[in-house]
Amino acid sequence: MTEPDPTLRPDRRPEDVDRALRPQGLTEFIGQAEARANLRVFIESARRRGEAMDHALFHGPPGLGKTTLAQIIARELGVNFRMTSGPVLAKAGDLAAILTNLERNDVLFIDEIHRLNPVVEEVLYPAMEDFELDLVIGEGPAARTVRIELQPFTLVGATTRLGLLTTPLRDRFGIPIRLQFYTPGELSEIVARGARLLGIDADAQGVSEIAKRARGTPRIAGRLLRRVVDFAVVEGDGRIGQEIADGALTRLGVDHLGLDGADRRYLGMIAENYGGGPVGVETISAALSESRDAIEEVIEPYLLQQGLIQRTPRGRMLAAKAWSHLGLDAPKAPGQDDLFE
Ligand SMILES: Nc1ncnc2c1ncn2[C@@H]1O[C@H](COP(=O)(O)OP(=O)(O)OP(=O)(O)O)[C@@H](O)[C@H]1O
Ligand SMILES: [Mg+2]
Repeated sequence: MTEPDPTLRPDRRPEDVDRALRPQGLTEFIGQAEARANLRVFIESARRRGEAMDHALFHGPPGLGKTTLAQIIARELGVNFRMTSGPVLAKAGDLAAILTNLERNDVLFIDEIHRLNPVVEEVLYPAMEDFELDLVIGEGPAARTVRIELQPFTLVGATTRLGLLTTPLRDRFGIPIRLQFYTPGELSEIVARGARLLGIDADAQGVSEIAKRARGTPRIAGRLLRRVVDFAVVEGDGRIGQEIADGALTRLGVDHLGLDGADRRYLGMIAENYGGGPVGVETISAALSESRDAIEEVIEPYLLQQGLIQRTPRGRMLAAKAWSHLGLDAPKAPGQDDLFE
């Protein structure tokens, strides 16, 4: 099997690949039924009252639609969408400049909000709570604080690491929403819609093959679809069926559970070097030369959701499903023979 294309990782995002497939309204958005139903109510209520919607925080693994939902909220509210991110806001003044430029009830989206500079975060508290900004003008003895009234606005924060948010920041979001992995059925709808938008003929088996192998993630579904289209155009008759999809995905290093090279390296390493664990995340990170963040945010959530690994107080452990997926025999637990004799 060839090394998988790095752009297939859910955390890499050449923006042009994503843009064309992005749903524009809440009705077009597939999956996340509970979040969608609740948001519909909050949006409608804000519209009727002519007020800003309460601040919302989206959390969950990359590529599940946080940015897309934030844009949809703004569109459905009929207000402007302003977008920035935690690491970009280096100084309090950077945030102040954005906040003072917002129009009434606008949506401000802050991606990677867990990476906000603490000084900037301090400015955000009164802005979120009272739509006020306390700015220090000047330095030394001449310094003074001025209070600036802001237009009411909705802050939408997004993070892959809820645990890294400070409590005061977390508490200021009235609408916390955890995004879930998508089911194969939902991903099939997303892939079918994508194929339609790309003007590609795809049958139900072909669509479902891509959906099953998309790691529960719409962004990956979109990427896989584009690659399968390439193979269909060059090596087939331009149409997507099960065979061409399966062949293309296998050549891209995506196995039938949707795991890629990094996922299999992770599982294989714990199996071969640590007898299936438990093994600590720092050790895994060192052994794979992957950052701890990438392991915890990108690799592990899907493996946990699939029941391939377990998190225990002593570290990560392979589940029975992982051993059979790797084609290896799970080691017998000590004493197991006596128990079942
Ligand atoms: N429910 C959905 N239906 C169809 N397409 C979707 C859906 N959710 C997301 N997508 C598509 O998946 C891609 C990734 O979505 P998005 O950028 O919103 O993810 P994200 O959660 O913000 O990711 P990150 O955490 O990496 O910023 C986009 O191309 C978007 O069009
Ligand atoms: Mg995003």
